[in-house]
Amino acid sequence: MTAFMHDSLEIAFRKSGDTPTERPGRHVLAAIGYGETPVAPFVADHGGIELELPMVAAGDGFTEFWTTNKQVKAGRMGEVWYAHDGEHLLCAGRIPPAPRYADQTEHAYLGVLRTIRELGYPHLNRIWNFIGRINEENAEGMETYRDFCLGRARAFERSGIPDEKLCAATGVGATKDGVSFYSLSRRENVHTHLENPRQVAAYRYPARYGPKSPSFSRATHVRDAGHLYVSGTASIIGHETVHHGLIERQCETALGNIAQVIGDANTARHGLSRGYRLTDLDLIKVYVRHEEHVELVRELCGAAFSPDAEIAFFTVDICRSDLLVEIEGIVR
Ligand SMILES: C=C(O[C@@H]1C=C(C(=O)O)C=C[C@H]1O)C(=O)O
Repeated sequence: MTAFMHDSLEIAFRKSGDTPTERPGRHVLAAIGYGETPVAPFVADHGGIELELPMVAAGDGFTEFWTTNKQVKAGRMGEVWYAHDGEHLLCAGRIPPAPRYADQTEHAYLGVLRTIRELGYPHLNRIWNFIGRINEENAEGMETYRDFCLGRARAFERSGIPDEKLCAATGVGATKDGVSFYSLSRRENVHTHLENPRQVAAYRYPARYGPKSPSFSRATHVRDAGHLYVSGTASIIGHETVHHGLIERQCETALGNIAQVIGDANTARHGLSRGYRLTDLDLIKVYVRHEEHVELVRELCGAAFSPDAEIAFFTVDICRSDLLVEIEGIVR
């Protein structure tokens, strides 16, 4: 099934092995595979970029196709690969396995921030990060996720990007060592970044979660297109993980957090003209720590979201070792 977006960008979920349908006037911006082995981004024959993330998708594997109705230009700037269409820019990169990640992450993010500036798409809309051994310690005994957050925060600080301008993001585990990432940014500043009143802003989490807080907002709204990109959302209230060890309760809390972020009261508070419900969400990704929880989470998500929504499930670690499930999606 193809998911139509209201502007020229279209994101579609497919099974692995499917190729993008050749439709007149559509150009591939990116094909992002979630598969066995990481493949660093490259410019593919279709003219857009391709990459493969080391992720285990439940079912028949998973590829995300981004297409546009405009001509695409793709290339590489330093270690960042990109594809753009005059309106949107996708950047992607990979940090190879390393004993520690802060410096490489800072370098990689500075590369993305330079690329979006120089190509003229400076307004970040959404970022996805896939971090191998996310809950394990690096060579200095710091958890890899915290190590990653440190480098990312430094890059935003050095680029003068204030916390309030941070966009929606996902930061989850991966099945292989190293870090893969991709981002979407736009030419126009049409974004509103949303926080959740039930949660402390991630960039204000207290120091006990790491030397630098995670650099993201809970959701990013794109004004003209009317899209709302919801960050990876888990069972966190305030800044604390709640319902330790209880998958059903954690899943319900994550769903409740999303409902709160996209709902009428919160969108009105952020100046948006309308609010949304869980059944408005599509292109949903659900990250489940333990495979044996996937069926239950599938049932809970099936009941919460629209029967027409695309939902992909992955078995993967999550940024805090006490989190069992995390959910993201797009309202469009
Ligand atoms: C689940 C949380 O954070 C996760 C980590 C993120 C990151 O570091 O970019 C973004 C969203 C989630 O994937 C949270 O802190 O609520």
